[in-house]
Amino acid sequence: MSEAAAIQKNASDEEQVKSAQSETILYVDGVSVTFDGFRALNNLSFYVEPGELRAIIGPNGAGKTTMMDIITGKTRPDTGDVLFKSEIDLTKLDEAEIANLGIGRKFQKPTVFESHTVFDNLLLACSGGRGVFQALFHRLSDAEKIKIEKTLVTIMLEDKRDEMAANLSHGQKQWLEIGMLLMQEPELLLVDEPVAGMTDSETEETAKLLRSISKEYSVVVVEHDMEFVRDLDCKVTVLHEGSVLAEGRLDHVQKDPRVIEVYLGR
Ligand SMILES: Nc1ncnc2c1ncn2[C@@H]1O[C@H](COP(=O)(O)OP(=O)(O)OP(=O)(O)O)[C@@H](O)[C@H]1O
Repeated sequence: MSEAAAIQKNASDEEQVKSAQSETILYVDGVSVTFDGFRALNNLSFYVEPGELRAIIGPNGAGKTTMMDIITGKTRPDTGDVLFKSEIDLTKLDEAEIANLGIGRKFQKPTVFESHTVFDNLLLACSGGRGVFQALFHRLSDAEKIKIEKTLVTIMLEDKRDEMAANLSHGQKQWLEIGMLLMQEPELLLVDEPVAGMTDSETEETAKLLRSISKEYSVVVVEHDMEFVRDLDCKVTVLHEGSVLAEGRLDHVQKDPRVIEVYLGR
């Protein structure tokens, strides 16, 4: 390639990278991380658009949790870029700063306040740093009331509002915790294996719930349950050995011989 052509190609590559960045809520590019000589993420790159619902699948040890840890500031990458809304460099921020930016993370195990009602759990989640006592006894603003009512409908727990969280089923606790994250109005929601341990009907309802949430927020879901991933009806990223093995609609990646070999065929 001539020098001029090489310069032009570099410029066009840079433009492509800029254009990918400018359309993303999450930009993960060339991320690697090594633990004690073991490469958990290996030049990982993927991009999530604003308002997108994305499923991340892959065999055990593929790097899914490590990827979430990198985005939320729990783990620092050795190399690579992780940008929120195209320009905020998440690798320079700590976990609290990243959460305050509007990136909510839902871990696999629900952590709700068991001895409080569903309503109060949502109230506590929007308390903005007030202590439990102050949060529960301060006068609710109309805006807060509307937000809680709207969230109760979204998470399908309207008729359980006065129920103690301890009395909810496992699936309902997961929905409540998703609701608690929604109270903080995250722009990006990361959800780790939400349907593990759920009944079939709860699993179906959860897919509907995440699809509806993704109309307002960007959502990234890590999950192993293929029926559930099918119900999400979204783009799927398959991770393997710390890199993206395949990406596209589930029907497309399910036919990929490499995906069948390392994951689905097992
Ligand atoms: N802090 C750590 N120290 C050493 N090795 C680690 C650490 N965290 C992760 N690993 C290793 O990195 C690899 C990727 O792990 P990770 O938990 O990200 O995979 P995963 O795709 O989430 O797997 P699973 O589906 O089982 O949850 C694994 O081999 C794991 O043992």
